[in-house]
This record gives sequence, C-alpha cells and structure tokens, in this order.
Amino acid sequence: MKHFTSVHDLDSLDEALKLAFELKKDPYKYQTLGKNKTLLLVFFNSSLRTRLSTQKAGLNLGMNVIVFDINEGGWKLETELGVIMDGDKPEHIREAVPVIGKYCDIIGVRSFAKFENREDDYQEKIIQQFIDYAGVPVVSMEAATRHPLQSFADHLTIEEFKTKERPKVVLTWAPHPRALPQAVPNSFVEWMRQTDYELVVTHPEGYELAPEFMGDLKPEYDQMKAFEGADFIYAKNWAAYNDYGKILSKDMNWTVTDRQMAVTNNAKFMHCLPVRRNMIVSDSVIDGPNSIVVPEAENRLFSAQAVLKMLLDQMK
Ligand SMILES: CCC[C@H](NC(=O)CCC(=O)O)C(=O)O
Ligand SMILES: NC(=O)OP(=O)(O)O
Repeated sequence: MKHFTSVHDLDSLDEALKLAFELKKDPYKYQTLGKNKTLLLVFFNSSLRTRLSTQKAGLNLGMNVIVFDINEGGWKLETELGVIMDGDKPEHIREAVPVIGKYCDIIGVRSFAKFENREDDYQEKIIQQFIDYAGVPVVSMEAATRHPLQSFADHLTIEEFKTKERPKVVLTWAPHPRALPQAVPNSFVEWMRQTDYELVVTHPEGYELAPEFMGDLKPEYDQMKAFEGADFIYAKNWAAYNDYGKILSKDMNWTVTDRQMAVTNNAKFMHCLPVRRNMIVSDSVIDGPNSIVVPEAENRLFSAQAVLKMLLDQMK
C-alpha cells in the first residue's frame, strides 16, 4: 500500500480488519514501530474526530506528530498551474507540498470538495498533488470524494455490533441547512460494496451519487420501504452530484425519527459526526439505546492506527 485514499488501496480488507481489531485489544503493541518517524497532519478544513484520532494513532505507534492547520498557519496556496501569482496567494502548492514532505515520513491530508467545479473535485486535484509531489505516503483524512478512514471505522463498527452474518445496512440521506460533500456517502457505499452486507441507499430523487461509487446499486426513493427490516441505519446529508453542489430538498420528513426506526429490525443508528440534531436525526434516536455514534467515533482511532501501522511496516 503506497497511499491510503480508498478501500482499493488496501492489499487485503480482511487483514486490515484483523489488524484494527488486534490494535483495539492492545493499542500499544507496536509502540516503538514509529520511533523517529514523523506524521504530519495537514488540515484545509475543520475537524474533531479525525484530528484527535489520527494524532493519537500516530502517538500510539511511537511517532512524532505535527498538526498543521494550513489556512491558519501557512501561506494561502495557489493550486492552479499557469496562474500569474499577483493576487492574494503568496505560495504555490507545487512548492509547499514537496517542502512539507521533507519534514515528515507520512502525511495526512484533509481537503473537502470545494463545489466550484465537479471535475476538479472528482479528479481529487488537491490530494493528488500531495500524492504526486510530497515524496512520502499520503493518507486521506477526507478528500473531495472519499473519507476512507471513516468508512474503515464504520466497517469495524458494523462487524462489532452485527447480530447476523449478512446485516441489512441502509444509507439514508437526511436534510441539512448547508451543502455538504458527497465524500462520506461515496466512501461508505464504495466500502460497503466490498462486503457481503445487504446494502440499500435511500434518498430523494436528484440526490443520486456518482455512478463510479454506486456501481449497479439502484437507490430506493421510498425511505420507509428502505428502512423495513434494517439492522443498521447510517444517516448523512450530502448535496446533489448531478446538479453539482445544490441543495434540492430540506424535507424534514427525511429526518430519522422513531417513526422510521420502528419499521427496522431494532436497527443500530450510525452517523460519522458532527451531526445536526433534529435535522439529520431526532434527539430521541441519537440519545436512544440503539445509537452507536460514540463507539463508531472511537473506532476512528483503530482504523487510523491500522493504516499507519501498515505504512510504517513498509519503511522497516
Ligand atoms: C465527517 C464529516 C465532515 C463534513 N461535515 C461537515 O462539513 C458538517 C458541517 C456542518 O454541519 O455545518 C462532511 O459532511 O463531509
Ligand atoms: N467523522 C469525522 O471525520 O469527524 P471530524 O470531521 O470531526 O474529523
């Protein structure tokens, strides 16, 4: 594994799962592996879980960790080639990235979709320049079209809580006041399609995810029908892909409440967080006995630690 940007970068999903569970049992098992190795986490966007869990994952492996909020601490970056840099951006990403690469052994990058140009976002223009020019392994901490550390943790969580071999897992859209990226749903669908779970994606018409992630999966536009007999409900908002970046609906009938959970098979409720309560999900559901959002967030530590361990193993 050279970089970690999607489930497809893993040499073996089963081995990665086993490693994550091994690390959960004994987080300090490889605490000298990362000695004298530096993990540098570059954030273009806000974060709580990714920032804390990925930093702790590096520390658990004995790494030195630097966290860099590039928009606060660094120079404003030009990311386009051929631009005459006479504006408000003193530095080009083409210099910043190789320089950052000289100060570390592994880079984590968070750079959300900008919704300015679908092609730029879906070609992953920012993280791809880190991959092309940093000279060290790059780990996605949510890029424009995927959030693989989250999806890995989601898979771990479902494996921990499932009560049958092939659970029914439902990804449901829910309303939100802002236009959010498709990265989490894309990544969740792509990752879940690597398992033998029964996966259902439900959302209003117009919110179809990109075909490259859905494959031959067809969405269910009737949320109640989708929820019938479900074992896991994974709620998330995302802006439209086809009408790129647009908010087409704020229909609060899609907010996950006891009404929808009542037709499930006593389903667990999941969300990557942060979550807008009473937009995405009612207080009673997220505070209820079936909500596993905190154990899900806890597993972010072990998905990150497993990825870092695999990358460090290649440096021995
Ligand atoms: C892990 C999720 C990160 C991000 N979430 C947000 O940007 C939420 C912001 C908000 O609720 O205003 C997203 O939806 O991709
Ligand atoms: N789920 C997740 O990545 O949370 P943060 O955006 O707080 O890191």
